[in-house]
Amino acid sequence: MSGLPLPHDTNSPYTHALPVIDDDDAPAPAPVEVETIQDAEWHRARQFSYEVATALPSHWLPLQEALGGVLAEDVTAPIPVPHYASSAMDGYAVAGPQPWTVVFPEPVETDPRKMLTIPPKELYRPVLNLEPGQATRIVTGGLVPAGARAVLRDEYAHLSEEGTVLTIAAHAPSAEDIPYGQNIRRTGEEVAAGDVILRGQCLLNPAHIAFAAISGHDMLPVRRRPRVTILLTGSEVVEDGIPEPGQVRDAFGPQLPTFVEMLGGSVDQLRRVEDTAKAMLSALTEAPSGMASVLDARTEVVITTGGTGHSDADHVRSALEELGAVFLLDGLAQRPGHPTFLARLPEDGPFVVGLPGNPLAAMTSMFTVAQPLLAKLHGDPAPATRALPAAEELPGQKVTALVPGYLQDGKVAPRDRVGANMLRGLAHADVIIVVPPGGVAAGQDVEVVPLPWR
Ligand SMILES: Nc1nc2c(c(=O)[nH]1)N[C@H]1C(S)=C(S)[C@@H](COP(=O)(O)OP(=O)(O)OC[C@H]3O[C@@H](n4cnc5c(N)ncnc54)[C@H](O)[C@@H]3O)O[C@H]1N2
Ligand code: MOO
Repeated sequence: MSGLPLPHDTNSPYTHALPVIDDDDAPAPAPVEVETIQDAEWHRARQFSYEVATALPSHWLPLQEALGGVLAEDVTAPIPVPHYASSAMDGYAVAGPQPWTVVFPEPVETDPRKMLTIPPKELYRPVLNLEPGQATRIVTGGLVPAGARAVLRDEYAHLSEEGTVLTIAAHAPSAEDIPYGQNIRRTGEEVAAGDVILRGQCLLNPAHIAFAAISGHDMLPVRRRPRVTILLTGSEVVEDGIPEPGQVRDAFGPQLPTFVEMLGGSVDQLRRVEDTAKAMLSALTEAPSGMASVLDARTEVVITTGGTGHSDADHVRSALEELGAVFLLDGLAQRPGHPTFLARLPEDGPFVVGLPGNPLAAMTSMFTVAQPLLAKLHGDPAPATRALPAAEELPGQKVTALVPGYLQDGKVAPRDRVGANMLRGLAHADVIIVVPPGGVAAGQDVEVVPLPWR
């Protein structure tokens, strides 16, 4: 998390259901009424959360920042690799057949007093050309002079006593001759200029970055992670130690930023907000010292936790309404996580994912709404589910039940202790089982959501 102020983005990449006014003189079109989807069915909510957003444009990042990102497009080599013929060994570059007369780099200056003014590295003119019958000293990686046919490595080199005549040592594998090109790394032998060196959509790893660097790249085009601000509510929530009765330990602060990163987002800020509408309103609109406000920080997604209810203590909805947010999804036909919502702040503002305070409810709703939304903004495919046979009968509920499950001999079984407020089942789960309202018989296939950390 950077916490740094960010410049205002005037070039928002979203498509939006609200009118976009791009000409100051044009009459403002009538606002488009956005119909809120109430209590959306689980699949519909997940698909909607993907389709409502547009992938952010990619950006160019310096190599070390690109590491870990997704490459946005194919990258080609601007130069051949190696870009000059170089020696693979310490030894002698040789031209023509042996014996060879050793030629030495010439000093650029012979007047001793002038020589003193020249940096040692620049004192000699490198040998750039060899005639047949000549040889010159070369180190690994050194520029092979034109005319050289091979590099005779030190171990197989024999010098005359005066050090001016070079021959192949008697113990060399072939004392008569040295094969053409031996110990020379040819120009372009690894990569020709214009070759595709990295394929778009790959996850950039250390080897990719090293390869891009030796190919001459400083920056790479990377798919941009959506910027996320997390606002945690709950006056009863404490951050450390053993909670007193009436208090709860914060289940979200320590993991939600990394969870969001696993789903393709990048968390800019995490803040705690008091349980009042005023506090939520100012968290969204005012800038804490040294930081940009949520609305100015080019945040693309705000995730709130808690306060999704309609009671007097739940102020997230009312603060958003006051800011003119459009509610796209209001409530989900799923258990747990029913009060979850997806809203959008006006003028192509950030999406707001409202997660319930109950920890398992919040975690399951991350997969329903936040995962597809972040995937789309990051340019990833829609998150997929798998089908697995149920190890036992899974009774249906009124709405889709999201149940932490574990794998057992290729089948999936539900964990127990999976109440909306509980985390024990999820902590020991491999997947989340999507139990349809009709339930699933033992042995029948059931849909499961893979967990990104498994
Ligand atoms: N009269 C009704 N009560 C409730 C309803 C309802 O329909 N009518 N719905 C229940 C359901 S379902 C859920 S889910 C929750 C939604 O709660 P909120 O989103 O408003 O969240 P809070 O009330 O703030 O907190 C609920 C619960 O979660 C705990 N919490 C909150 N933040 C954290 C945190 N960071 N770490 C751990 N636990 C947290 C909080 O202490 C509460 O126990 O409402 C039900 N009630
Ligand atoms: O819908 Mo609530 O999220 O079951 O606890």
